[in-house]
Amino acid sequence: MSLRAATRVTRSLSGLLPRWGHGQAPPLLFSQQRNNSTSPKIRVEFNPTSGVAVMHMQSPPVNSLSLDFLTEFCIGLEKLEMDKGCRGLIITSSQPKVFSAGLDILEMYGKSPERCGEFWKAVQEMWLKLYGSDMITIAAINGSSPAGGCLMALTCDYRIMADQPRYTIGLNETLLGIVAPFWFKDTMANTVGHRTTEMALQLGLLYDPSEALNVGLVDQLVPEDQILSAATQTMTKWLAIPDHARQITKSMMRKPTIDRLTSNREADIQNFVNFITKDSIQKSLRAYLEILKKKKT
Ligand SMILES: CCCCC/C=C\C/C=C\C=C\CC(=O)SCCNC(=O)CCNC(=O)[C@H](O)C(C)(C)COP(=O)(O)OP(=O)(O)OC[C@H]1O[C@@H](n2cnc3c(N)ncnc32)[C@H](O)[C@@H]1OP(=O)(O)O
Repeated sequence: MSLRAATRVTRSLSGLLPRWGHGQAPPLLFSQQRNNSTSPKIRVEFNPTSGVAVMHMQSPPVNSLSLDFLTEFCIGLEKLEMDKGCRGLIITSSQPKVFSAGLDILEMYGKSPERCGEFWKAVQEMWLKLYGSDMITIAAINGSSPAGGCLMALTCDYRIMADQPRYTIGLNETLLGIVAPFWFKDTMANTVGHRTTEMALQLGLLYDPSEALNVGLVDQLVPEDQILSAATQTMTKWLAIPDHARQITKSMMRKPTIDRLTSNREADIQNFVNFITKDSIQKSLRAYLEILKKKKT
């Protein structure tokens, strides 16, 4: 059964699920340990001659954005940002078939409000740092990239996707019974326009590469084995533009969107915590996790 079809089953399943109290974790059916490994989740290769860094996301199995992952990602990004020799960043995945599965659902399920708040702050931080980066940022999307994975790609300046029809990309939050926050929505609308975003977000659309190219969600498709060379070629074109002019232009385009979150950060965290700890939302997340597990059997 496809995930999309499986998700439809969530609704009928949810009536069968046991109830549990607000903020109280239901029985743990899922491995909560998967992302606690101490091996680095990000590998950065920096070439001082070209001034370009490649960030490889390597957090098995699907580069989900856990608190640990996001913390490591932001530290890596900050180091590159502070290095005046680094002018460009390519983000890609070392995991087969997946760029990033988006936010780690286990970080949102059965967790205390305090922990959920800490997690959301890290998600905000990742977006603020990447969307506001002075560097040229290119997403080399070599696998599926739903929800938060799509956000991460949208936050870059340019997106190249592997032309593999089984890969999908999109903000599919509504399929999980959750709502894409306003700054996810703003980032997508800034890229593909209001109408496409309105429809995609309501329907939780996941696009295959050609559809994604058609709506402007990605800028270029290439065979998977050429994704890094294509990203490097595009980077060379962008590097030819004087940094200060490009950076001021980027900031002019993105600042109003960034300011909107910056001036509402605490309220946004509170909003997220209130929303995600609701019984009904926890129930949807649980059903979704069960579907992801059952997909294999
Ligand atoms: C009104 C006020 C609004 C305020 C705002 C409030 C709330 C907003 C809240 C949240 C916003 C969230 C955005 C998100 O990013 S939610 C995450 C959405 N992600 C998904 O839906 C992706 C789900 N995964 C997949 O579709 C597939 O896994 C994928 C296509 C990525 C890969 O498929 P593949 O077949 O290769 O791998 P699987 O067998 O499915 O998975 C392997 C393994 O990984 C686990 N897993 C997958 N995705 C996640 C995830 N996102 N988080 C945690 N774990 C994940 C999966 O369960 C398998 O585990 P295991 O069986 O090996 O243990």
